[in-house]
Amino acid sequence: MDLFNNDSIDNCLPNDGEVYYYGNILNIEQAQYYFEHLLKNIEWDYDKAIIYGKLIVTKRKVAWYADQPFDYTYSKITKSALPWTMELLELKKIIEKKTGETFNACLLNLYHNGNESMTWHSDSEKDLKKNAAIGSISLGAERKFSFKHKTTKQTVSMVLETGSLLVMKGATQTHWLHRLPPTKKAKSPRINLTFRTIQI
Ligand SMILES: O=C(O)CCC(=O)C(=O)O
Ligand SMILES: [Fe+2]
Repeated sequence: MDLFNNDSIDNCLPNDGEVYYYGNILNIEQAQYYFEHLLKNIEWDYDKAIIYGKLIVTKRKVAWYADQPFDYTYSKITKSALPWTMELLELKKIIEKKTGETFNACLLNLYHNGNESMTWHSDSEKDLKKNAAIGSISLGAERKFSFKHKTTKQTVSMVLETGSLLVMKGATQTHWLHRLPPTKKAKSPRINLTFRTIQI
């Protein structure tokens, strides 16, 4: 018997990485509760990046929480992590139990509607532990999520439902990009939590 009950979940990627979609790990009431709580209580702020020397402020909001006030740098902007809230620790524990992985940080994204998106990228910043699992929880509006192989350009897509968990691990970030495309279908907000491991 597999302690982490993911033995029946297939790898969504055909090669060069591992992505597991667990589907709903929270029921509708739990998903609704965490969505409303996080929307209200997380210290949301616009994401800022310096791209080609210009300060870009995103429409999407973000927040960064962790075990310690780790600095996390991407697109030349450094953020210092806030201490865990009780609810974030509850969610972290749920997915650690489900996956058998551990996490020490969480990047949260708030997409107000389908106009807000995240472009092709891989989560391979140098602060992150290489090949460590990333656990991604979705709350609120259902959105499509896609992977694209860096050399073959093959794409793989799935729909991320409210209360669901997606795990990316192994060589995924080395060989695949991922994105959250914009869509006219989503009229309401979505919160995404990506639990990560900062290399200490
Ligand atoms: O919103 C999502 O589902 C993905 C977010 C993401 O890829 C990231 O924060 O690196
Ligand atoms: Fe990402």
